[in-house]
Amino acid sequence: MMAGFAELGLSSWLVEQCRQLGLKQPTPVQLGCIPAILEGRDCLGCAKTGSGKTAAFVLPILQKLSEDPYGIFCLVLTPTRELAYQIAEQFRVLGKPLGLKDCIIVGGMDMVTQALELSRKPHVVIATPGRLADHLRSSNTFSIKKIRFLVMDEADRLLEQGCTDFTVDLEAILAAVPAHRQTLLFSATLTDTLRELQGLATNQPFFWEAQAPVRTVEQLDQRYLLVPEKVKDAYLVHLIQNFQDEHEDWSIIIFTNTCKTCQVLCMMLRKFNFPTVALHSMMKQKERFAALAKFKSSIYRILIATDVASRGLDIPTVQVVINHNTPGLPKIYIHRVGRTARAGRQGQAITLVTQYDIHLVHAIEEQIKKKLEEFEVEEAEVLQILTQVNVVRRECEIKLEAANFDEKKEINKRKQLILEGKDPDLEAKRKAELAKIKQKNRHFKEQVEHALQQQKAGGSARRRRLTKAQPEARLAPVPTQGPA
Ligand SMILES: Nc1ncnc2c1ncn2[C@@H]1O[C@H](COP(=O)(O)OP(=O)(O)OP(=O)(O)O)[C@@H](O)[C@H]1O
Repeated sequence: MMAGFAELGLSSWLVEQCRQLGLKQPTPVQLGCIPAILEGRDCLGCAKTGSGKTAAFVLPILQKLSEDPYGIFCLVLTPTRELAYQIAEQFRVLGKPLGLKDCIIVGGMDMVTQALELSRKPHVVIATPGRLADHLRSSNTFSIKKIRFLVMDEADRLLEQGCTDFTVDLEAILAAVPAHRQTLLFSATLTDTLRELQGLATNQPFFWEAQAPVRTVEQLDQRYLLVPEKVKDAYLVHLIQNFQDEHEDWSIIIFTNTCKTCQVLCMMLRKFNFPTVALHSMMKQKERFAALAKFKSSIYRILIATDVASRGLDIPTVQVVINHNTPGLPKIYIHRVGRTARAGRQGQAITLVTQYDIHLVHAIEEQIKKKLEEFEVEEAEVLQILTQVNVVRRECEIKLEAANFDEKKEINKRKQLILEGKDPDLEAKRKAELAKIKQKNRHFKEQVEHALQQQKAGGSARRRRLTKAQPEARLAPVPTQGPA
């Protein structure tokens, strides 16, 4: 008999909360991490998508909070706004008997309201790094100096320098939290950034990784479909049509590589009367939330999204993930297809592959340690709709261009900043300043590294170089705990 939640050291009220939520037995990552966190250790948890990592940190934090409640007790960082809301919900539901006060600090929402909420000392703050760093820089109405827990969900994403680079903001946040704290880091893909992460979690770190031959879940049927670029969309329409014909209750997430493709395809699928909503970063935040809500409640069956939706989102009804483009990184593939086949359910992933992307599929297969199988399609059926699909797609493209989608991006950004009480021109300046600081930090690091190398190599030049580097060190300190 496997241990239940009570055997992990959780109090009876939390065990009862789990029961009410339908969590009967702890999942392996929960079995491993909860006792270690309760013991006061830092924790790095690496487990497959949909395996219950969120509750693995929420439960022990709530227990510790109930023993010594104060605000701000815990800070959770996460890469996307939607994910912040989802995590807050878990805290709220499981922490209901505590009268838990939480606060969500994400971009695209009113800064003043957020500042007020922060000043009311919520127990738990769930934030995206950019907005929290903005608050730290601009107000002194709250402090994260005394937090007990720092959680980084999707920790590898927070540390990597992707299209949204969190490093400068993370440095600001890490400089504002106490050195004495528990740090909990979770993701389905921690290994690439393990070294940086280990620098953050130094308090008897407990490392938990699921030992499994394949890195994606067993209940996931993974297929590829080799298609010429020009007929991709006809295949997409065909796939959806077939799926709709064969299933009563269905939900699909389609991933695209750019906001524009996402928007065009959404318009196109709607023309074919598929109930589709889009989710990408060029939408206003309110529209993003609304789209996700419509999809979650199955009013709309198809969510077409960029990688803003690839990590963490937990929508049980999703049966199929379609990759409209082959992800360039295996890690992105793992997170995308992990939006289905969650918590033991079945699911299917179909990746559209053009002849130029075959090497990407090989890289994916190598990483996940599994071969993708071919998805069989009646080509004749696709050919029948080919012209129609391409004409409709072109119409949608023209319509979108007429709507100045690219220009709107800039205008929207400025509007959003004004709504948030910021001056767009000042913001641009601030961004430039930040870039400068970052550049300086990098320069400083390089100098230090260079000096260290010289030192290693020995020689008399070494002392001179080190003394030269020191004054700069005072000008642009690099927080010791900051990520590389
Ligand atoms: N012990 C449990 N028993 C049954 N279901 C569980 C249990 N723990 C969590 N779940 C459910 O499993 C689903 C997935 O959990 P969660 O979102 O935490 O996954 P995750 O590991 O964070 O995935 P990802 O890497 O995609 O973010 C949720 O709906 C959650 O309610």
